[in-house]
Amino acid sequence: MSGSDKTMNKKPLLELEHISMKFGGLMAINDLSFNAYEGEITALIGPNGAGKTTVFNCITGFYKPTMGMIRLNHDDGKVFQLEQMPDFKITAHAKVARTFQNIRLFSGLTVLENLLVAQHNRLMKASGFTILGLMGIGGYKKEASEAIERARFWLEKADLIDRADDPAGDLPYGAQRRLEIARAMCTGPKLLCLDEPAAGLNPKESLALNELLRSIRKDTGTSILLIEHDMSVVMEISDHVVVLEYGQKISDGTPDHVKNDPKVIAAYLGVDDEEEAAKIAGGNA
Ligand SMILES: Nc1ncnc2c1ncn2[C@@H]1O[C@H](COP(=O)(O)OP(=O)(O)OP(=O)(O)O)[C@@H](O)[C@H]1O
Repeated sequence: MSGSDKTMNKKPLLELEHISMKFGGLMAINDLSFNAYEGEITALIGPNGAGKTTVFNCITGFYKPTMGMIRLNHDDGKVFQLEQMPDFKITAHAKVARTFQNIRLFSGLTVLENLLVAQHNRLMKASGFTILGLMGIGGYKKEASEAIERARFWLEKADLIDRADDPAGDLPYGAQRRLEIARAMCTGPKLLCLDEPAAGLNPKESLALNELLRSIRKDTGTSILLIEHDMSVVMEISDHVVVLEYGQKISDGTPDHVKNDPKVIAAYLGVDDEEEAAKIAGGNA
């Protein structure tokens, strides 16, 4: 049974249908369709320039795809057509959070402050956007104490509680990566998109990242879409892997299915001949 067969009966949280993205004469994504399922970790992999970040940018509203449809299905029945929504609504209403290839923290703010700033929208809404609201009339106080509790929860999960009062910029690189993920989780996302979270991590930091992502899946049920070049991370934690090459999908299924797919091996090793790749796959199985 292929990985795609196994996922047939699951509920898709995210559905991409026939997405294309053209930059001038360059077709960065070409008629791409895939699903990411509820409560799963889906990895999007492929050689450099395959179109992975462009897919993220289309999902999160930074780019509008030239063609195609991106649908997000919440479990309460709400459906969001992401390709028709501005990016701030994709974050606030569809509840899609993301991290970037380059770390984007407020390095002069403390670790805790970074997590509170992430909850600014929720706090302002609770204040009713009025001075009286900010002074504690209405739901602001309750929301503020919940925001601190949420931040504390994610500091524990990300193993950063001892560094809560330190400037974010003083943290080691791997801890900054975990802080970015904790910050995204403080917004209560349904879908968390992580762009190369393991890039530049040492083996110990990489293990800590795997642990954090597994615990997000287990304890919150948040679905994760992950771009990653580190195959040890991909194969270890993903439920489902989608492989791109030159903007097109060349494989889709479980890590085992994809790992042994001659097309994937050919793409990664630069082998043109699929028969040759199949021989390598045979040795790999
Ligand atoms: N804004 C843009 N304008 C023009 N071309 C772009 C733009 N963004 C991406 N591209 C091109 O689209 C193609 C796909 O790029 P993309 O960054 O999505 O690939 P990737 O798979 O994420 O690569 P990497 O693994 O190196 O990050 C590349 O040829 C890239 O140069």
